[in-house]
Amino acid sequence: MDAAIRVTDLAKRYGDLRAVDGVSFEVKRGEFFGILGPNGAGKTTTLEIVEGLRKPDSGTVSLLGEAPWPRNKKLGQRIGVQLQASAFFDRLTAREQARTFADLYGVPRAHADEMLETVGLTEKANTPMEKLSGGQAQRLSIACALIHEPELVFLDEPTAALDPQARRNLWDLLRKVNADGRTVVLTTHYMDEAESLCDRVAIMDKGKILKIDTPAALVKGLAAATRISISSGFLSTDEVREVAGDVAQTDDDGVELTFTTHDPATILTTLAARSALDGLRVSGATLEDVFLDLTGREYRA
Ligand SMILES: Nc1ncnc2c1ncn2[C@@H]1O[C@H](COP(=O)(O)OP(=O)(O)OP(=O)(O)O)[C@@H](O)[C@H]1O
Repeated sequence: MDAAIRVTDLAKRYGDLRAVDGVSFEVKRGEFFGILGPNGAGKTTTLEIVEGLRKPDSGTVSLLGEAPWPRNKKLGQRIGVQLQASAFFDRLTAREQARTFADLYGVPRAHADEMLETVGLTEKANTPMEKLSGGQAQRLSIACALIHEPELVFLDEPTAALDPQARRNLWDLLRKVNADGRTVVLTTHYMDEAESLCDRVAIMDKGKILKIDTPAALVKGLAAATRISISSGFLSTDEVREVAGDVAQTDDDGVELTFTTHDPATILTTLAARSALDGLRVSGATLEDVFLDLTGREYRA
Protein backbone atom coordinates (compact mmCIF):
# COMPACT_ATOMS: atom_id res chain seq x y z
CA MET A 1 0.00 0.00 0.00
CA ASP A 2 1.14 3.52 -0.73
CA ALA A 3 2.55 5.57 2.13
CA ALA A 4 0.29 8.14 3.83
CA ILE A 5 3.16 10.62 3.90
CA ARG A 6 6.42 10.65 2.00
CA VAL A 7 8.86 13.46 2.78
CA THR A 8 12.11 13.78 0.87
CA ASP A 9 15.04 16.02 1.72
CA LEU A 10 13.00 18.84 3.19
CA ALA A 11 14.78 22.08 4.08
CA LYS A 12 13.63 25.39 5.55
CA ARG A 13 15.79 28.28 6.72
CA TYR A 14 14.88 31.33 8.76
CA GLY A 15 17.74 33.70 7.92
CA ASP A 16 20.90 31.84 8.90
CA LEU A 17 19.05 29.27 10.96
CA ARG A 18 18.48 25.89 9.34
CA ALA A 19 15.19 25.10 11.09
CA VAL A 20 14.68 21.99 8.93
CA ASP A 21 17.85 20.62 7.44
CA GLY A 22 17.44 17.72 5.00
CA VAL A 23 14.59 15.79 6.56
CA SER A 24 13.23 12.59 4.95
CA PHE A 25 10.71 10.10 6.34
CA GLU A 26 7.68 8.03 5.46
CA VAL A 27 4.52 7.41 7.43
CA LYS A 28 2.47 4.31 6.65
CA ARG A 29 -1.29 4.35 6.43
CA GLY A 30 -2.80 3.59 9.82
CA GLU A 31 0.44 4.24 11.61
CA PHE A 32 0.86 6.26 14.81
CA PHE A 33 3.98 8.23 14.00
CA GLY A 34 5.80 10.59 16.36
CA ILE A 35 8.36 13.33 15.85
CA LEU A 36 10.22 13.68 19.12
CA GLY A 37 12.72 16.38 19.97
CA PRO A 38 13.56 19.24 22.31
CA ASN A 39 12.26 22.80 21.88
CA GLY A 40 13.45 24.36 18.66
CA ALA A 41 14.33 21.02 17.03
CA GLY A 42 12.22 21.91 13.98
CA LYS A 43 9.20 19.66 14.65
CA THR A 44 6.51 22.30 14.17
CA THR A 45 8.12 23.70 11.03
CA THR A 46 8.33 20.18 9.57
CA LEU A 47 4.71 19.48 10.45
CA GLU A 48 3.49 22.77 9.00
CA ILE A 49 5.27 22.07 5.72
CA VAL A 50 3.77 18.58 5.54
CA GLU A 51 0.31 20.00 6.30
CA GLY A 52 0.70 22.54 3.50
CA LEU A 53 0.70 25.56 5.80
CA ARG A 54 4.26 26.51 5.01
CA LYS A 55 6.37 26.38 1.88
CA PRO A 56 9.70 24.55 2.09
CA ASP A 57 12.85 26.06 0.60
CA SER A 58 13.51 22.70 -1.01
CA GLY A 59 12.45 19.07 -0.86
CA THR A 60 9.18 17.33 -1.65
CA VAL A 61 6.14 16.18 0.29
CA SER A 62 3.54 13.68 -0.80
CA LEU A 63 0.52 13.70 1.51
CA LEU A 64 -2.07 11.01 0.74
CA GLY A 65 -0.61 10.94 -2.75
CA GLU A 66 -1.03 14.71 -3.27
CA ALA A 67 1.29 17.71 -3.06
CA PRO A 68 0.17 19.88 -0.11
CA TRP A 69 1.76 23.07 -1.52
CA PRO A 70 0.48 25.23 -3.15
CA ARG A 71 -2.69 24.93 -1.08
CA ASN A 72 -4.47 21.82 -2.20
CA LYS A 73 -8.22 21.88 -1.66
CA LYS A 74 -8.57 18.14 -2.20
CA LEU A 75 -6.60 17.50 0.98
CA GLY A 76 -8.67 19.71 3.29
CA GLN A 77 -11.42 17.13 3.68
CA ARG A 78 -9.00 14.24 4.13
CA ILE A 79 -6.71 15.61 6.84
CA GLY A 80 -7.38 17.02 10.29
CA VAL A 81 -5.09 19.56 11.90
CA GLN A 82 -5.34 20.15 15.61
CA LEU A 83 -5.21 23.86 16.27
CA GLN A 84 -3.85 25.31 19.47
CA ALA A 85 -6.70 26.23 21.81
CA SER A 86 -5.77 29.91 21.40
CA ALA A 87 -7.22 29.77 17.88
CA PHE A 88 -10.76 29.47 19.31
CA PHE A 89 -13.27 32.18 20.15
CA ASP A 90 -13.29 32.65 23.95
CA ARG A 91 -16.96 33.51 24.25
CA LEU A 92 -18.32 30.53 22.31
CA THR A 93 -19.27 27.37 24.16
CA ALA A 94 -17.62 24.04 23.41
CA ARG A 95 -20.66 22.98 21.37
CA GLU A 96 -20.71 26.25 19.41
CA GLN A 97 -17.01 25.88 18.58
CA ALA A 98 -17.53 22.31 17.39
CA ARG A 99 -20.59 23.30 15.33
CA THR A 100 -18.65 26.14 13.73
CA PHE A 101 -16.11 23.57 12.55
CA ALA A 102 -18.90 21.28 11.32
CA ASP A 103 -20.27 24.19 9.27
CA LEU A 104 -16.81 24.99 7.92
CA TYR A 105 -16.38 21.44 6.67
CA GLY A 106 -19.96 21.15 5.47
CA VAL A 107 -20.76 18.15 7.66
CA PRO A 108 -24.01 17.76 9.64
CA ARG A 109 -24.05 19.59 12.98
CA ALA A 110 -24.94 16.30 14.66
CA HIS A 111 -21.29 15.31 14.09
CA ALA A 112 -20.29 18.10 16.45
CA ASP A 113 -22.27 16.57 19.29
CA GLU A 114 -20.99 13.08 18.48
CA MET A 115 -17.41 14.29 18.57
CA LEU A 116 -17.94 16.05 21.91
CA GLU A 117 -19.20 12.72 23.21
CA THR A 118 -16.16 10.87 21.77
CA VAL A 119 -13.73 13.20 23.52
CA GLY A 120 -15.73 13.14 26.76
CA LEU A 121 -16.93 16.74 26.68
CA THR A 122 -20.70 16.26 26.55
CA GLU A 123 -21.06 17.62 30.07
CA LYS A 124 -19.09 20.72 29.12
CA ALA A 125 -20.96 21.35 25.86
CA ASN A 126 -22.51 24.57 27.19
CA THR A 127 -19.36 25.84 28.86
CA PRO A 128 -17.61 28.79 27.23
CA MET A 129 -14.10 28.16 25.95
CA GLU A 130 -12.52 30.48 28.51
CA LYS A 131 -13.89 28.32 31.34
CA LEU A 132 -12.51 24.99 30.09
CA SER A 133 -9.45 23.47 31.76
CA GLY A 134 -6.28 22.98 29.70
CA GLY A 135 -7.08 19.30 29.17
CA GLN A 136 -10.66 20.03 28.16
CA ALA A 137 -9.54 22.71 25.71
CA GLN A 138 -7.09 20.22 24.15
CA ARG A 139 -9.88 17.65 23.86
CA LEU A 140 -12.05 20.20 22.14
CA SER A 141 -9.31 21.05 19.66
CA ILE A 142 -8.95 17.33 18.88
CA ALA A 143 -12.73 17.01 18.47
CA CYS A 144 -12.68 19.89 15.99
CA ALA A 145 -9.79 18.32 14.06
CA LEU A 146 -11.80 15.08 13.72
CA ILE A 147 -15.20 16.53 12.92
CA HIS A 148 -15.06 15.79 9.19
CA GLU A 149 -13.73 12.27 9.83
CA PRO A 150 -10.32 12.76 8.22
CA GLU A 151 -8.10 9.82 7.25
CA LEU A 152 -5.05 11.45 8.77
CA VAL A 153 -4.69 13.68 11.83
CA PHE A 154 -1.83 15.98 12.78
CA LEU A 155 -1.33 16.85 16.43
CA ASP A 156 1.29 19.39 17.47
CA GLU A 157 2.29 18.86 21.11
CA PRO A 158 -1.25 17.88 22.11
CA THR A 159 -0.45 17.34 25.78
CA ALA A 160 1.86 20.31 26.39
CA ALA A 161 1.16 22.00 29.73
CA LEU A 162 -1.27 19.34 30.95
CA ASP A 163 -1.04 17.68 34.35
CA PRO A 164 -0.08 13.97 34.38
CA GLN A 165 -3.65 12.68 34.78
CA ALA A 166 -5.00 14.85 31.95
CA ARG A 167 -2.10 13.70 29.74
CA ARG A 168 -2.89 10.07 30.36
CA ASN A 169 -6.59 10.61 29.63
CA LEU A 170 -5.65 12.29 26.39
CA TRP A 171 -3.32 9.39 25.50
CA ASP A 172 -6.29 7.02 25.78
CA LEU A 173 -8.26 9.25 23.44
CA LEU A 174 -5.42 9.38 20.90
CA ARG A 175 -5.04 5.59 20.99
CA LYS A 176 -8.74 5.34 20.21
CA VAL A 177 -8.43 7.77 17.29
CA ASN A 178 -5.67 5.60 15.85
CA ALA A 179 -7.48 2.33 16.58
CA ASP A 180 -10.39 3.67 14.51
CA GLY A 181 -8.06 3.31 11.51
CA ARG A 182 -6.78 6.88 11.25
CA THR A 183 -3.17 7.69 10.60
CA VAL A 184 -1.90 9.89 13.43
CA VAL A 185 1.18 12.11 13.26
CA LEU A 186 2.16 13.77 16.49
CA THR A 187 4.98 16.01 17.63
CA THR A 188 6.05 15.90 21.23
CA HIS A 189 8.93 16.77 23.48
CA TYR A 190 7.87 14.15 26.00
CA MET A 191 9.91 10.96 25.73
CA ASP A 192 7.37 8.88 27.63
CA GLU A 193 4.58 10.07 25.36
CA ALA A 194 6.44 8.99 22.23
CA GLU A 195 7.38 5.69 23.84
CA SER A 196 3.87 4.93 24.99
CA LEU A 197 1.85 6.00 21.94
CA CYS A 198 3.88 5.75 18.78
CA ASP A 199 4.40 2.79 16.46
CA ARG A 200 7.51 4.54 15.19
CA VAL A 201 9.37 7.60 16.38
CA ALA A 202 11.62 10.03 14.51
CA ILE A 203 14.12 11.60 16.90
CA MET A 204 14.77 15.15 15.76
CA ASP A 205 17.39 17.65 16.89
CA LYS A 206 18.69 20.87 15.34
CA GLY A 207 16.70 20.51 12.15
CA LYS A 208 17.74 16.92 11.43
CA ILE A 209 16.17 13.52 12.00
CA LEU A 210 18.78 11.47 13.80
CA LYS A 211 17.00 8.13 13.78
CA ILE A 212 13.61 6.58 13.03
CA ASP A 213 12.41 3.29 14.43
CA THR A 214 9.97 1.67 16.82
CA PRO A 215 10.57 2.77 20.43
CA ALA A 216 11.59 -0.78 21.35
CA ALA A 217 14.12 -1.04 18.51
CA LEU A 218 15.59 2.38 19.30
CA VAL A 219 16.23 1.33 22.86
CA LYS A 220 17.38 -2.16 21.95
CA GLY A 221 20.02 -0.89 19.59
CA LEU A 222 21.60 0.94 22.47
CA ALA A 223 24.81 0.02 24.20
CA ALA A 224 23.87 1.46 27.60
CA ALA A 225 21.45 -1.00 29.08
CA THR A 226 20.43 -0.53 32.67
CA ARG A 227 19.81 2.58 34.72
CA ILE A 228 20.32 2.26 38.47
CA SER A 229 19.32 4.87 41.03
CA ILE A 230 19.99 4.90 44.78
CA SER A 231 19.37 7.57 47.40
CA SER A 232 22.00 10.29 47.56
CA GLY A 233 24.43 10.36 50.46
CA PHE A 234 25.48 6.69 50.51
CA LEU A 235 28.15 6.84 47.84
CA SER A 236 29.79 9.67 45.92
CA THR A 237 29.89 9.61 42.13
CA ASP A 238 33.63 8.89 42.40
CA GLU A 239 32.96 5.91 44.63
CA VAL A 240 30.42 4.60 42.13
CA ARG A 241 33.03 4.70 39.42
CA GLU A 242 35.44 2.91 41.72
CA VAL A 243 32.90 0.24 42.67
CA ALA A 244 31.99 -0.39 39.09
CA GLY A 245 34.51 0.34 36.40
CA ASP A 246 31.86 -0.18 33.78
CA VAL A 247 29.72 2.88 34.48
CA ALA A 248 28.61 5.46 31.99
CA GLN A 249 27.06 8.75 33.00
CA THR A 250 26.68 9.37 36.72
CA ASP A 251 24.46 12.08 38.06
CA ASP A 252 23.74 13.07 41.67
CA ASP A 253 20.99 15.66 42.06
CA GLY A 254 21.12 15.60 45.87
CA VAL A 255 18.10 13.31 46.10
CA GLU A 256 19.12 10.46 43.87
CA LEU A 257 22.36 9.17 42.46
CA THR A 258 21.76 7.71 39.01
CA PHE A 259 24.03 5.89 36.62
CA THR A 260 23.82 3.52 33.68
CA THR A 261 25.72 0.29 33.32
CA HIS A 262 26.19 -2.79 31.15
CA ASP A 263 26.81 -5.02 34.13
CA PRO A 264 23.98 -4.50 36.62
CA ALA A 265 24.39 -7.83 38.41
CA THR A 266 27.93 -7.15 39.61
CA ILE A 267 27.12 -3.60 40.58
CA LEU A 268 24.00 -4.50 42.52
CA THR A 269 25.96 -7.13 44.45
CA THR A 270 28.62 -4.56 45.33
CA LEU A 271 26.03 -1.96 46.34
CA ALA A 272 24.36 -4.55 48.58
CA ALA A 273 27.69 -5.41 50.21
CA ARG A 274 28.17 -1.72 51.00
CA SER A 275 24.59 -1.36 52.30
CA ALA A 276 23.97 1.26 49.67
CA LEU A 277 20.66 -0.03 48.30
CA ASP A 278 18.49 2.59 49.93
CA GLY A 279 15.91 3.96 47.47
CA LEU A 280 17.01 1.51 44.78
CA ARG A 281 15.37 1.77 41.37
CA VAL A 282 16.45 -0.28 38.39
CA SER A 283 15.12 0.32 34.90
CA GLY A 284 15.97 -0.53 31.32
CA ALA A 285 17.22 2.06 28.87
CA THR A 286 14.70 4.66 27.73
CA LEU A 287 14.45 7.02 24.78
CA GLU A 288 16.35 9.52 26.94
CA ASP A 289 19.34 7.23 26.74
CA VAL A 290 18.84 6.97 22.99
CA PHE A 291 18.93 10.77 22.72
CA LEU A 292 22.07 10.92 24.85
CA ASP A 293 23.66 8.24 22.72
CA LEU A 294 22.78 10.06 19.48
CA THR A 295 23.66 13.61 20.51
CA GLY A 296 26.15 13.25 23.35
CA ARG A 297 24.00 15.47 25.55
CA GLU A 298 21.26 14.99 28.10
CA TYR A 299 17.72 15.41 26.86
CA ARG A 300 16.26 18.70 28.05
CA ALA A 301 12.81 19.30 26.64
N1 LIG B 1 8.66 32.14 11.69
C1 LIG B 1 9.90 31.96 12.17
N2 LIG B 1 10.87 32.89 11.97
C2 LIG B 1 12.11 32.71 12.44
N3 LIG B 1 12.52 31.63 13.13
C3 LIG B 1 11.61 30.66 13.35
C4 LIG B 1 10.25 30.78 12.90
N4 LIG B 1 9.58 29.67 13.25
C5 LIG B 1 10.46 28.90 13.93
N5 LIG B 1 11.67 29.47 13.98
C6 LIG B 1 12.89 28.91 14.59
O1 LIG B 1 13.14 27.66 13.94
C7 LIG B 1 13.57 26.66 14.87
C8 LIG B 1 12.64 25.47 14.79
O2 LIG B 1 11.38 25.85 15.33
P1 LIG B 1 10.15 24.84 15.46
O3 LIG B 1 9.01 25.62 16.03
O4 LIG B 1 9.95 24.17 14.18
O5 LIG B 1 10.73 23.83 16.50
P2 LIG B 1 9.97 22.81 17.42
O6 LIG B 1 10.79 21.58 17.43
O7 LIG B 1 8.56 22.68 17.01
O8 LIG B 1 10.05 23.50 18.83
P3 LIG B 1 8.90 23.75 19.92
O9 LIG B 1 8.75 22.43 20.62
O10 LIG B 1 9.51 24.79 20.79
O11 LIG B 1 7.69 24.22 19.18
C9 LIG B 1 13.60 27.35 16.21
O12 LIG B 1 14.94 27.74 16.48
C10 LIG B 1 12.70 28.54 16.06
O13 LIG B 1 13.11 29.61 16.90
